[in-house]
Amino acid sequence: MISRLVGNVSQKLPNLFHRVSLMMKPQVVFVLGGPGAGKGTQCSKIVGKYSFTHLSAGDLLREERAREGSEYGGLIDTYIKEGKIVPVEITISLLKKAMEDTMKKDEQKFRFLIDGFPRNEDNLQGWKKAMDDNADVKFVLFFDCSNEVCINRCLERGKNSGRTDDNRESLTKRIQTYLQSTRPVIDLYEKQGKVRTVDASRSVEEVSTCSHMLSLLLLASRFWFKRHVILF
Ligand SMILES: Cc1cn([C@H]2C[C@H](O)[C@@H](COP(=O)(O)OP(=O)(O)OP(=O)(O)O)O2)c(=O)[nH]c1=O
Ligand SMILES: Nc1nc2c(ncn2[C@@H]2O[C@H](COP(=O)(O)OP(=O)(O)O)[C@@H](O)[C@H]2O)c(=O)[nH]1
Ligand SMILES: [Mg+2]
Repeated sequence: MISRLVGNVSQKLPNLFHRVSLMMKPQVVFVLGGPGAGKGTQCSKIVGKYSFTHLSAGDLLREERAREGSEYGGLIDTYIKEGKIVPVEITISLLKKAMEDTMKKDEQKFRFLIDGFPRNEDNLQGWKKAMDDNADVKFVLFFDCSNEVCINRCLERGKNSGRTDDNRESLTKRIQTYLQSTRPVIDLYEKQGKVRTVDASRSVEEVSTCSHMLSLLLLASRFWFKRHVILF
């Protein structure tokens, strides 16, 4: 209806409206927690139950690293092996494109779980600058468990994951990066009352059936409605 209206008007006033288009406004949940806290595992389960699309910033970076002809592949590789945070412009452009592609294919897919992002203050500022007008961050789902649990899970995952950073040396750095850089981001959202904490130290089944988490997501999938942004 709105797009038909804008379409009609833009036909009549081509000079004024020739660059107007409508885009769905993504509704976003940031999913945060230490390495191995279970973000990826639990997001996959949530997607099976509720109308969310799961975007893992880490997976998008790894795909870009593997993409033939990628101008950022080498840089991403170095950062990931070092357990460091990739420059935010790269991560945001991948996230933005993934959201746009998803919504282009299906208008109803405007709810996103963004897993593992924002990782630090720089990520947060980058998001605010590029995305604040284009997406609504509804809350942060925080998977909380001890560093020891995180390390043990990643070492176990490393036996089959083939990931270059699931080894003790990279993990020590990743935990440090998490504590120094990501925890402050979670604290910032906490001050805004936007953090929903889940005890992630339990079994996969127990975490995925946690009623607190399920009721939040159920409400989100029923009561977050489509919104549009008008792009000029
Ligand atoms: C999500 C994200 C990851 N990275 C890099 C650093 C991470 O060590 C690496 C893998 O990310 P993830 O795939 O998110 O790793 P993970 O799911 O095991 O969780 P974590 O570190 O919490 O391990 O990619 C960035 O540089 N920027 C980002 O926004
Ligand atoms: N006990 C337990 N293990 C989990 C849970 N979620 C994931 N795992 C295991 O921990 C490892 C890391 O999980 P993953 O989802 O990749 O964590 P991420 O790094 O936060 O994305 C995997 O090998 C999972 O099998 C959970 O809720 N409880
Ligand atoms: Mg993950």
